[in-house]
Order: sequence, then structure tokens, then C-alpha cells
Amino acid sequence: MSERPTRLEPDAVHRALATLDGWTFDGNRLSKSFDFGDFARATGFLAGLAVAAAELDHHPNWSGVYGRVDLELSTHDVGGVTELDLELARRAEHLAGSD
Ligand SMILES: C[C@H](O)[C@H](O)[C@H]1CNC2=NC(N)=NC(=O)C2=N1
Repeated sequence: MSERPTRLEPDAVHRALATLDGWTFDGNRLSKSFDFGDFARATGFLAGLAVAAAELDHHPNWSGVYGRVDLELSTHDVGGVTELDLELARRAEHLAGSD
């Protein structure tokens, strides 16, 4: 996306999250923990997410332990959640096999 993304109003974020299982919104960022059960599956997920992030030029904050991956999504350039974060969340769901 070449245009600067627009910070979404909270109502719009909540409406979008109705179709995304298990994500929370704190007013500034989306969060979800994925539990894959082992390190190989967790790192496989991260490899796929890295490809998605490169395609979108939009990058997650991530951390994790062994089989768990914790994601936080926000658009640093605008200090909130944009359509890019929702798209990255959708792709994360797809990669995790939960959509
Ligand atoms: C210039 C480049 O497109 C920007 O710095 C992008 C890169 N990836 C990004 N990722 C995230 N999460 N937020 C951003 O604001 C952001 N900006």
C-alpha cells in the first residue's frame, strides 16, 4: 500500500474484530497469543508471517516462548490501528489455520 494508512476509529476496529477470533484491542493495538505446542510449528508460523509482513511492508511486534507466539499489531506511523494491522491479523489467522 503506497498511501499513508488512516488510523481507524475504535468502532471500526471492533466491527472488524467480530470476524477475527481471539484478538484484543486496547485502543492502540491489536494483540493475540498463538499456542502452537512446539517450537518448530511456532517458527514455521513466524516464517510465513515474515513473508506476509514483507509483502505488506507492515511489521508485527512479536515475542514468544517455545511453542507460543505473542503478536502485537499497530501502525507506528499513525500511533494506532489501521487496515494494514487488520490485514496482517487476517493473514496470521490464515497461517495459523484458524480461519
Ligand atoms: C517506510 C515504511 O513503509 C514504514 O516505516 C513502515 C514499515 N513497517 C511498519 N510496520 C508497522 N507495524 N507500523 C508502521 O508504521 C510501519 N511502517
